[in-house]
Amino acid sequence: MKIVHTIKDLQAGLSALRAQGKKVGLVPTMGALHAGHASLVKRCVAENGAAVVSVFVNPTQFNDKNDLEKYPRTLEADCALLEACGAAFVFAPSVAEMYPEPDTRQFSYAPLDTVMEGAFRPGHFNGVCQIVSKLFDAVKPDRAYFGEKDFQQLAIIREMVRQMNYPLEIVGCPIVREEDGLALSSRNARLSAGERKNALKISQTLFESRTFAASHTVAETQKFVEDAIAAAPGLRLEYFELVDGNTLQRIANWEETAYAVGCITVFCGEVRLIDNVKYKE
Ligand SMILES: Nc1ncnc2c1ncn2[C@@H]1O[C@H](COP(=O)(O)OP(=O)(O)OP(=O)(O)O)[C@@H](O)[C@H]1O
Ligand SMILES: CC(C)(CO)[C@@H](O)C(=O)[O-]
Ligand code: BAL
Repeated sequence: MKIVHTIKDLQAGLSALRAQGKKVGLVPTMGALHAGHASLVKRCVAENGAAVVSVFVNPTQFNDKNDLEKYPRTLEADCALLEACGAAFVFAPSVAEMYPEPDTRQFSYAPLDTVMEGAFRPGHFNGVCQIVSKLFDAVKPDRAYFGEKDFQQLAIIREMVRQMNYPLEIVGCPIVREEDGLALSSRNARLSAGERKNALKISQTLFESRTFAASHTVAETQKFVEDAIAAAPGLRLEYFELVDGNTLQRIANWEETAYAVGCITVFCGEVRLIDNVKYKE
């Protein structure tokens, strides 16, 4: 496995691989890697001749300075995990390497990017599209891997690829959870032991709401989740939305879609956690 910090070094290494006829897969990450990332990387290694994993805490997608500053950075441990997963390249650029000048490009995929995370983190998806498009341009991957934990991000990246005609396949990967159900997230590292216990109520509520939904309306299911999180110690609901999994627009009843997803964002202390479940697929 090679660790490279510049686009030039990365492209030199990739040319050598492509000369051997290998396909290249890309897994974009912000580091502080866990088993969720490992599942994406292992799949990428298995489905392509070589896997590039980018590790870059992208400043343009953070609307909250405190969140950016506190974001965990663990490159050495990340490289050990990536080596064990069989990655060919770790691409860990500096901010100056990715943004030699301010990126003034505007990406807008309304209405996909104006709801949920887009509404609560203004500019977030513009920043995500800026960095992901730069990574696609630098790596020119055959396939790129994204987790369904960031459900809205996956939908927006699929739309960006469609509109910009990137010649690559986007592969969405299922959410990896702790044994007790909590969705793995780099931000979990910031939870105290007490907060970690409180956070469990998020996935528990989502799973219970799936059973509840089988015999209740969309509005009742919405209320079920809102009430459960409101009653849970140490949690503050930012939003819970029951949406069509393709359009990300709210649904009013179960019959109107064959693909219903519930997306949630909850503050557990200061830490903002996201999760989602599918009700119909
Ligand atoms: N539990 C998980 N299961 C599957 N994929 C995941 C999981 N957690 C993160 N990913 C995916 O890994 C990629 C990189 O995510 P990222 O580096 O932001 O990690 P993260 O754990 O989502 O961190 P955080 O949400 O705290 O920023 C994204 O495509 C994301 O969806
Ligand atoms: C896709 C991504 C690596 C872009 O910085 C980030 O948004 C993430 O980790 O999900
Ligand atoms: N996992 C999405 C990256 C972010 O929260 O900024």
